[in-house]
Amino acid sequence: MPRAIISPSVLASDFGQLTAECKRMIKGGAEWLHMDVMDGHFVPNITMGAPILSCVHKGVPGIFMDCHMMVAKPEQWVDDIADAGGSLYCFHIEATSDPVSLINTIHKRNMKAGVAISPDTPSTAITDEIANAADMLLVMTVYPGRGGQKFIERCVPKVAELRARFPEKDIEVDGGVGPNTIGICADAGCNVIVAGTAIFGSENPMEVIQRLKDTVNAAQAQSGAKY
Ligand SMILES: O=C(CO)[C@@H](O)[C@H](O)COP(=O)(O)O
Repeated sequence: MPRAIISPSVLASDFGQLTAECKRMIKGGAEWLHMDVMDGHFVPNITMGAPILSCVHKGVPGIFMDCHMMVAKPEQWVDDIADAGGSLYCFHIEATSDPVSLINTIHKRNMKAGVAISPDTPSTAITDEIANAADMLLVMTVYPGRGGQKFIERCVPKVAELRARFPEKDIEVDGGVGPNTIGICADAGCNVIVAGTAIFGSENPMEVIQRLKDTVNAAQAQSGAKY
């Protein structure tokens, strides 16, 4: 089942607009909110933390918040994000020495666990043990740190490698994804699509959301996908 999910942190300078836009996109066909949490250490940028996530959660009741933790100490924020209403806690494998324990901690707080890899990290960093414990794998198609960057095509084979190893797992792509780049991601086997600029910069965001989902649906139908 493909999921088009929106990345509203590009609107974080206007909180009222952020919540209103999230509601509009969810009504318009997006399934999840992808919340980019950046701490100024793992990446140079700082975005938002648990207090803002909590506000969004209250402002968009029942929403599934996919929290992408671009933080140097992912172990530190599990409780705060769970208390703020996080649904999925996705940490970077580059930031922890014990991913499986972290996944277990996340599960104990009733969140799903995601494992992200940055562009220079090979797909083999996600071992079978890690992938089997996780609920979702995230292949970054830009260097983490900000929206609006150019899609890095050389990351796409990692999606295909992970899909071959884990035919049923949710595999998310994030960074520079839009109508012009979704095709190769879909063919490689992604089923969770994050898009910020492509949606919020469009005059017709709903059409973009639909196009992203249709592209993944078509690729799944063609490949007889199990995901
Ligand atoms: O995590 C990140 C970047 O660090 C992404 O979630 C981007 O924020 C998505 O925005 P676009 O690349 O689609 O503009």
